[in-house]
Amino acid sequence: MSSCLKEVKLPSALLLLAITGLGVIAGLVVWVCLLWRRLAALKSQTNQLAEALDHVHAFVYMKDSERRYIYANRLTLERLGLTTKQLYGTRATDHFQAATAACIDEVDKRVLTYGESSSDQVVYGDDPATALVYLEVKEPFHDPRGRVVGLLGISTDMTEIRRLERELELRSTTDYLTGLANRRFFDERLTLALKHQRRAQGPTALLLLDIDHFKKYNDTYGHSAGDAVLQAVAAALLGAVARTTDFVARVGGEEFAMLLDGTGLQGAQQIAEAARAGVQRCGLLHEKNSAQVVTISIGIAMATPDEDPTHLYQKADRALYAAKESGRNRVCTA
Ligand SMILES: Nc1nc2c(ncn2[C@@H]2O[C@H](COP(=O)(O)OP(=O)(O)OP(=O)(O)O)[C@@H](O)[C@H]2O)c(=O)[nH]1
Repeated sequence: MSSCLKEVKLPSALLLLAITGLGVIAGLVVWVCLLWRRLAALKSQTNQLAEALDHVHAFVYMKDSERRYIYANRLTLERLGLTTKQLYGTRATDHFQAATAACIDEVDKRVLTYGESSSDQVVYGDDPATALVYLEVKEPFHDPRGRVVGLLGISTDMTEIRRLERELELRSTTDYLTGLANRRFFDERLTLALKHQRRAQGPTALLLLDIDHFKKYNDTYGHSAGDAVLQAVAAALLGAVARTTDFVARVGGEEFAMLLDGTGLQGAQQIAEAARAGVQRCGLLHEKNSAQVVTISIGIAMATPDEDPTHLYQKADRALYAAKESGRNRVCTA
């Protein structure tokens, strides 16, 4: 009876074992399948991300904690002229000039050591004409325990934008014909100089200079010849000032101004006379002017303490008017 029972129990135990084994195997297969699907999904996401980053018009790269490249998008690889295989595992020093690499390394070390984000405008090269300007944003990334294990960098080439900004700034402050400062820029400088004068208590002189009978000149010799006179007068005025703080501008059609910061009345009169004589010496023929050559009239005004720019300008303008009224080609002081 008992042996009969044993005979029955053994196969059922084996069966149970077999079923359990099959269950485990089936479970494992399902688990592997799920894992496989998740890995495939992850891989596809990674590929999509890499594909997207390849279309970004910026240099995107990742480095490990030893500052070795572990990823670079297509633009970065193209700029460096390398394949992923050639780039990965290398450092900035392997690809950039010493000064540039030092600059890159300095920021990378800061990000990796202190876990700080950085956003810097970096200029590569000493010559402003050929230097490259980048906006470089670098972010540290961490492992699950919060340790910095690398950085993600995005560098955008700002060279052209900065060049356009400089050009725009130059255009907004410069007179296109003479290359001197324009009225807007001059007014800014005048306001600043008067503020500075209040603090420093030094003298400030304003000179207004106007070409004599310029309308007649244009009518006689033509507008282009008139333009050339404006350029010649601008050069003569620049020749009359010596200090780097002296500021010359074209503030109207045929009207110029000089701001002489830190110059007293006597010095201002000397410079005004040098400017007047300098223009006359150019010898630009002007048959309708009594001197027979192009000349200028000049009005000088000295700033009083707490002088207002508009008031100072009006004083210099009145002095200029007096110079015109008293015969032109002369200097009058307010
Ligand atoms: N060629 C040229 N002429 C200009 C320019 N801007 C202004 N002018 C001329 O400058 C002349 C100024 O004439 P007015 O203000 O009557 O002065 P003026 O003839 O010099 O007479 P006074 O100042 O009294 O000696 C005008 O004929 C303007 O057309 C410019 O950019 N180029």
